[in-house]
Parts: sequence; C-alpha cells; structure tokens
Amino acid sequence: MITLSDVSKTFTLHNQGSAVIEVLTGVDLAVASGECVALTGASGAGKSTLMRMIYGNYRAQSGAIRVGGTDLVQAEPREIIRIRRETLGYVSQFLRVVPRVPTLDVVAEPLRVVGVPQDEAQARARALLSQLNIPERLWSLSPTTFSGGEQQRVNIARGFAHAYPAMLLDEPTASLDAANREVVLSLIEEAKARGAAIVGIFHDEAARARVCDREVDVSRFTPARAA
Ligand SMILES: Nc1ncnc2c1ncn2[C@@H]1O[C@H](COP(=O)(O)OP(=O)(O)OP(=O)(O)O)[C@@H](O)[C@H]1O
Repeated sequence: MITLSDVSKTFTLHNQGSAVIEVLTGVDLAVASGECVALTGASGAGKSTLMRMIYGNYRAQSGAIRVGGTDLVQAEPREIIRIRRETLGYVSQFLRVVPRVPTLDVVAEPLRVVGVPQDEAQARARALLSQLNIPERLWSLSPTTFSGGEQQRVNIARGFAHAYPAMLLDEPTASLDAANREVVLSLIEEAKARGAAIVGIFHDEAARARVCDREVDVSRFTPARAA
C-alpha cells in the first residue's frame, strides 16, 4: 500500500552559501495493508522528513514513493491533493484550526469531501467526539478557544473520521491522559483491522509495542557524513 524505493532527500540551505545537507539515502520501505510500521532513530535521524516526503510536503531528490499506486515523487500537486483527500490520512498532535467552523463540521469534513452524506458524516463525527471525551456542549463551537488537549482530541477525531487506506501518525498519543490514549490506541487497532497501512512516529514505547508490527530505524538510511 505504501512503498518507498531507493528514496533520497537533500536540503539546500540557500541562505548559507547553498550548503547541501544529505539527510536520507537509499530508503526502501514497504508497508502492507493492515500493517503498522514505527519509524525510530535518534533525534535528527530523519523520521519527520520521511513522513513529510510520504505526505508529499517534501519532494524526494530521487526514488519513488507509491501510495495506492500513485508515485508521489512525480505527482502533480492536484494529484497529491486527491490522494490526501481519498487515500492518505495524516494525524499529527496539532489541529490547524479553521476559524468559525463548528467542531462537529471540522470532524465531519474529511467525510463530506469524499461525498459521504451530511447526516452520516455528522453521525460518525458525533461518535468520535464522544469516544474522545469532548463534551457535547462544545460540538457547536469552533475549536479555536479549546484547550491544547481538547484541540488534539478534535484533531484525532478528524484524522480517523474517514477510513483512509493509508495513514501517517505523528505522535498521536503524546500528552494524552490514560483514558484518551487508550481510545486512540483502539482507533489505530480498528484502522489496522479494516486494512489501513500505517506509518508512525511514537515516542510512547508502550504504545509502539502494542500497535506496531515492526520498527524501522531510519538512521540506517542516514548517509555517512564526513567528520
Ligand atoms: N526544511 C529543512 N531544511 C533544512 N534541513 C532540514 C529541514 N528539515 C529537516 N532538516 C534536517 O534534516 C535532519 C532530519 O530532521 P528530522 O526532523 O527529519 O529528524 P527527526 O528524526 O524527525 O528528529 P526528531 O526526533 O528530533 O523530531 C536534521 O538534521 C534537520 O536539521
């Protein structure tokens, strides 16, 4: 479902004499349907860079990144937007708050954009918001003024609303209390059970051990640097 072949990434620092930093090289990774792979490795090894390349935020220098058959390295922006809408979800710790949109609509939106009828989308949004312990009195308000933890849970509800065939998870359980962490872990387990291919960064070791099938240490793709 998610396949990376011989992917490499360099950054050119235009404000520092065009210095070129090689971050990743020779990345090969295949994540099957129903499988969850954890990216590990020391800080700076390139975990976030790899996730951003899979999501199409960073373009790889070379190689191919296929998600459901489309190569994101070669894809046109329009195609990347379509993949993100239909195929590839991304759950981070932080909500990008859209002003004035009620929480219920924020969560239902990923379903609306793939054509799910309003009542069905809202029913799923309600179920997720209650599962994640967001009080019902908040559902009609914009999450702009919500606490950090509430925004994080709204973001998770939104991220799991549509049954994406592939998902990227960036520390989805970070800073959650035990009860909500448990809800998120079961959402990940449900996504796997319905066949989602998942790549994630989990600093929470117990969470990683529970939901991930294997770990890939990205430092093995770090180019040897001249001392
Ligand atoms: N936009 C960028 N421009 C230049 N260098 C970058 C950029 N993004 C990342 N890097 C560099 O790439 C390397 C890998 O960074 P990355 O954030 O992917 O590591 P990480 O493994 O996710 O680290 P952490 O666990 O600390 O989040 C670092 O040396 C970083 O400085």
